[in-house]
Amino acid sequence: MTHEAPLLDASGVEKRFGAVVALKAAALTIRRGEIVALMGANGAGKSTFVKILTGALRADSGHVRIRGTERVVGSPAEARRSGLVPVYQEPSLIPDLDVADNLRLGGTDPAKFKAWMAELGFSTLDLSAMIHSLPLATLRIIDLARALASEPDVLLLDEMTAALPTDLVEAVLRVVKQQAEAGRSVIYISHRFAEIAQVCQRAVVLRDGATVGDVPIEAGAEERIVEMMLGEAIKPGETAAQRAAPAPSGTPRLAVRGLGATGKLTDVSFALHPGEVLGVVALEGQGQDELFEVLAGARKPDRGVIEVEGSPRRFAHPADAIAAGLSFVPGNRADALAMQQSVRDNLALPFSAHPRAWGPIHMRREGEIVARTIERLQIDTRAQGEVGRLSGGNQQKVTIGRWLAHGCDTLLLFDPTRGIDVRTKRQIYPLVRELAASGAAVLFYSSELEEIQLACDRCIVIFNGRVVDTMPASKADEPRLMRAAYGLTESAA
Ligand SMILES: Nc1ncnc2c1ncn2[C@@H]1O[C@H](COP(=O)(O)OP(=O)(O)OP(=O)(O)O)[C@@H](O)[C@H]1O
Repeated sequence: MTHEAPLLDASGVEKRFGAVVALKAAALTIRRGEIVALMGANGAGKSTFVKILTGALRADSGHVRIRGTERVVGSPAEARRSGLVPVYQEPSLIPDLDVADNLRLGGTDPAKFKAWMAELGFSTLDLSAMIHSLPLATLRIIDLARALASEPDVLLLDEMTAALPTDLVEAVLRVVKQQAEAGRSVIYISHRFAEIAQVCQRAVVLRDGATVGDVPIEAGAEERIVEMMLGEAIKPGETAAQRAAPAPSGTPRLAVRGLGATGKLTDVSFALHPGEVLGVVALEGQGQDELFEVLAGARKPDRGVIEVEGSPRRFAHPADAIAAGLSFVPGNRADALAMQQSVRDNLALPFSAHPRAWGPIHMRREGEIVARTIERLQIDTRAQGEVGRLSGGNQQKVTIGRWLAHGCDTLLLFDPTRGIDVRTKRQIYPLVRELAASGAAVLFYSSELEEIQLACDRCIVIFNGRVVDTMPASKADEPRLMRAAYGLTESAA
């Protein structure tokens, strides 16, 4: 038992944004060597709390004690000097500079940064690479390595793993544990309980801006925490084994044969029929980013064929893919949202792409559908005037809600539930299934393996740019998916 003062002890923290009460009684204590989860539904106030603790925002009131001394953390630099270093939910890197310049701007020691990148499995990262050319997962790892290079006493990770495939999640969890073994502390925000169970000793639970629990992580904790977070228990989701699989026949909506593109995509083939949800599983950098970019018209393939409804198509521009009925939800929500526009305008975007449908009746129908989507996805609209002011999970709901509202022929979903809380995820899977049941074809890349059984009919596994396995979702348990994703399978599609 130690009598040392906690490294960080915050209580009674309040924060308003105009009429929005983001925090009303947030509290959290962390001691040396502890890993503490900070949990809560989308919009509960987790990111706001982290920003206050790390000097990016000022609290309206409350107490923050660092090593026993009351402090006002006035700026990020001050937080850093006190040993509190965050990795925020969105990459904090300047897109038009290269990695080295970003390091220089933040005063990061390149040698320490490189050592952490190597530890996280990125020993060959080119420091002259432009940030905008790197995939989201790599940017998250750069953010983490940069934070680790400053040797923080308390590392605050805000959904660090949400955009990461399984292999990188493992690397992050290993590093988090090492921090605690070295006597440092970590505040770990995630919607993935499996990760929390692996590394955290306890969870602080926020609900509607107030800390409502501080729970040890032990058997049975998950249900208790979910109930505290939501005020209710949630039903388990329906899995592929529990529902009838569609029997695809006739011309596929989308057929891809021998597709390759400069970079990591070498040879991908599959057929996707109306009414079907086809999962895509891959570890980091196996060609999945390139596959979706090619299908969305954002990257040119250098071999292979794409057919839509049986006719070969070439997409020179995203507009060509959209004209062919392919709607893309990118992994990086910043690429999908008009951040300064309202929730309603963002949800209604596909309607305004069809100006012939304008008129009073369509306007009313549009309004009804948008309102229904907000309700079905429980989008927190307290800051609805500007999407950029919503919490991360609520922004993500808008990116997919847009297509769920409007309907579409072929939907390309790239990790659509990133950062979405457990209850909303369980609401999104049936909505994707409904969309398919109404005739849409859905391609669904997920970095969370359990989603394949919850949302898909079949799945393909990509390794080294090729499809190495294909299976019905009912057989896609995690061990089989992992074996295939690491290339340990002989069968090919
Ligand atoms: N700059 C801002 N202006 C107005 N409202 C804001 C602003 N920043 C956050 N909010 C609001 O504060 C509330 C809490 O948001 P916060 O991002 O802290 O939630 P969160 O728990 O991190 O959610 P998520 O799990 O979705 O990331 C939300 O209602 C959000 O819309």
